[in-house]
Amino acid sequence: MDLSSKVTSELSLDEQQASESSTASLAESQSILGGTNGDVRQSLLPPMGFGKHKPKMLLMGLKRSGKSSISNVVFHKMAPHETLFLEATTAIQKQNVMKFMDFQIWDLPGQIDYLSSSLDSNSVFSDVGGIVWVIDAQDNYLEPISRFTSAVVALTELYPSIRYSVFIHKTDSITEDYREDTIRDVMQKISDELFDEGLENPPVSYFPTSIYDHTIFEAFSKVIQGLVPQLPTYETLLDTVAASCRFQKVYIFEVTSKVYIASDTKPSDLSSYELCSDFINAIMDMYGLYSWDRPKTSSISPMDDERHQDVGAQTVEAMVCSARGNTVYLRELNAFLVFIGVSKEPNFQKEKAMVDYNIQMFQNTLLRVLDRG
Ligand SMILES: Nc1nc2c(ncn2[C@@H]2O[C@H](COP(=O)(O)OP(=O)(O)OP(=O)(O)O)[C@@H](O)[C@H]2O)c(=O)[nH]1
Repeated sequence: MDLSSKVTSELSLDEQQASESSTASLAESQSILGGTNGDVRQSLLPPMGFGKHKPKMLLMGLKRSGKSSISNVVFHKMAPHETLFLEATTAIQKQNVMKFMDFQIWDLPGQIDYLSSSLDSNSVFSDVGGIVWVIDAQDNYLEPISRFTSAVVALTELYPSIRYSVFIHKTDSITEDYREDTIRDVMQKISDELFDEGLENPPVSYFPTSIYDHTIFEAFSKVIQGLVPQLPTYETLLDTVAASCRFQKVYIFEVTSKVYIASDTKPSDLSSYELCSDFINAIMDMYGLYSWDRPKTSSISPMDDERHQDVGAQTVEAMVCSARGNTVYLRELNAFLVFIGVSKEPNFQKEKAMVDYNIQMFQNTLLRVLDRG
């Protein structure tokens, strides 16, 4: 029996999918911290193992397009308005940004042409899983588009496995009417130029983004998911758990960055994302007040079911129920990842024991998948 079918047989609630999007705010909610309160970052559970997979991602684009701002806001909790004071990047900034896997982001200075023959481009582009190309949508975007398409043409031949994500950035500065047209225009121009160069189906995805709202986190989540080799397995597991526990939307979040590495396969729902990321922020803020030093028993093996159950009793668990009947349920998975789900079920609390059991099964299975790398 494979792991996903095992989890299916162990999960026991009936399938029911709520369709409305969640609108609860934390201000109107009542928080219930259950389980053992502790530091999400000091879990007893082992960090995620990604085997030999060590992805690297490049942040590219013209100068002042917003690359360093994105990396600072998403991965270093910088407030968006503080990016106004960032100085120009003059050398490649290499950052190990997410601890849940061996993953690096390189922020490339906008003024250097890394494809020029005078540079050793192999040292930059070898081992690259994905390139995020940032285009300032409030500026004249013809030159950035042509720089991007030239790069794709040059790199496709040498590094055919690289995926490209175009961030049509600073959309907050464009009026709403004009925004859709701009996004469509950028996409059209890029695909026309690539088509003219003989690339009919280039591996390019597009994301309208701004550091002043959640779009940048949503976009980065999707980009990073492209680097997670076991994504289809996680999605299958999350679909099963969402149906069985009557969650409207479920995610696996990386707690330090508000990026989710997998979700169920229902369409993206920005309001659920906002609710979950705000809840994680609140839990992380409470860490200083409620955490305790958990004994270090690093010998715990994800393969050992009985001990796992033991550890499960000591993991961080939190639930918040709003006056409007929305519930957000959070459960620590390992040192850097949490499961989080949004439910609109009025009877969710009554079924919590069953949900706890199901999530425990999900956690056990997930850790086994991670352990296989
Ligand atoms: N309105 C708006 N401004 C942004 C956004 N992202 C970045 N900026 C601004 O854009 C300017 C340039 O940002 P940087 O992050 O320094 O740009 P960069 O691409 O790293 O530039 P180089 O280091 O020269 O390559 C800053 O003033 C940021 O505040 C955004 O989403 N919206």
